[in-house]
Formats: sequence, structure tokens, C-alpha cells
Amino acid sequence: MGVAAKIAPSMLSSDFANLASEAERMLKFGADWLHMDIMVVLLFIHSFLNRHFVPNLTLGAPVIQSLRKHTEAYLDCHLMVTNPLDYVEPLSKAGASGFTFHVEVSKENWQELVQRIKSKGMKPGVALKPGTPIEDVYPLVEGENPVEMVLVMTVEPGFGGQKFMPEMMEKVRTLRERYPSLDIEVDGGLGPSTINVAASAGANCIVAGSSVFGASDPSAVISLLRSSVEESQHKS
Ligand SMILES: O=C(CO)[C@H](O)[C@H](O)COP(=O)(O)O
Ligand SMILES: [Fe+2]
Repeated sequence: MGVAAKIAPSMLSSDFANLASEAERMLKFGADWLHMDIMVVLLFIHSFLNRHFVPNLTLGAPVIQSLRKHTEAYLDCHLMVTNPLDYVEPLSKAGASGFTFHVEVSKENWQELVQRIKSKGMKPGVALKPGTPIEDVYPLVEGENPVEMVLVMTVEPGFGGQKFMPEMMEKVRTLRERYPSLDIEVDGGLGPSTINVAASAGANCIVAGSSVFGASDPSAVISLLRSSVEESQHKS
């Protein structure tokens, strides 16, 4: 038996003007979590110092708060920002469930971050970009106050609809071997043609945006993602 499969449609691919009904549709189709990509570009700073994390702007606490009024679903928030600590309080008030920050921007303060996230009743997770070595997250999983999920990016963060990077599966395999009961999430380019490699590497939380929202039968895609994770776990 493995860690429970969690299928998390990325709302980045939804119709933002109808977010509540899009969320409801995904839950009806069998989604476990709703993946919320929080990206901020500080335009002023971006132009002068190039200190943004991703070159895109999506949604923040006000949108999470609005969505929370319509659903009790687990909101799996993926923070692609340079200053995640600033978002702990607003996102917890807004009703976020999971708070996953990037290791690349948290070297100095991850202990405080994890503690604050937990104190607000959210589940702390750490994400890493494709170029970041897996060893960088070990201290966060093995420390006294550990994160409860590792998100392995399988595209460069910033946009939906990109091509899955199979070479990231080595990271997933290494993590699964080291942490048999950890939630391991993969994010970027997941869909029917890529799920088997991710599932057999040991991922159990699957984010899928364009492959689900772009499908003629999203519920069939969600079922397929789930059965691939469950079958891989039975085999191992
Ligand atoms: O974090 C993300 C991008 O930075 C998104 O969650 C991800 O790209 C999902 O979209 P898709 O499944 O279309 O690749
Ligand atoms: Fe994401």
C-alpha cells in the first residue's frame, strides 16, 4: 500500500471568470484537491532588478477567499513568489489548505515559514524548480519541524501547458526511496501520456491543468491519473 493518490486539477487552466463553477465541476469529476498557482510579478522591481520569481501574475488571497465561500475543498496553494512569508497570514485568513513555498527563495527562513504555516493550520510543502538539486529539500523533510509534502516541478514554473520533463523523475525516485510515506507532488505537463512514468517513479499527488481542462471528458482523465498512481503502488 502506498500513500493516498491525490488528483489536483490546476485552476490556472480554468476559466477564471467562472472559478467557482469550474471548481465545482472538477470536484464532481472526481478531483481530490484544487491546485491554486499563486504568482506575482512586482512590476517596478521586476523592471529594475529582475527580482521576480516567475514572469507571470495569476491570483492571490482575495481570489482564494472568494472561492472559499463556494467550496470546502482542499485548496493546494503553490506559491511562486520571492517572499512567501508575507503570504502566510493573508492566505490562511482567506482559507488556503496547503501552503507550498519554493526552496530557492527560502534558504534563510524556511524554519520560521514552516512553523508559521503549521500554526495557521495549513499543510506545509516545499517545491523545487527543475534546476534545483533534490538534496536541497532534505533538511526541510528531515528537520525537527518538517514539511509534509515535496512538490517536484516538471516544467519551469510560470505557465500551464508546457512540456513534461521526464528527467525530473530521478528526483521523484530518489525521494520515494528515502521517504516511503511522504506526499510527493508533480506539477507541469502531467496527463494521460506522462502519468505512467511519474506514477511509477513514486509520485502520489498529481497536478494537471491543461490535460484536464482541455479534455473532452475531464472525468475520464482524472480517473486515469488516479488509476495509474494506484496501479503503480500495487506493483511496488
Ligand atoms: O505551477 C504551475 C506552472 O508554474 C502549474 O501548476 C502547472 O503548469 C500546471 O499546468 P499544466 O498541467 O498545464 O502543465
Ligand atoms: Fe503549480
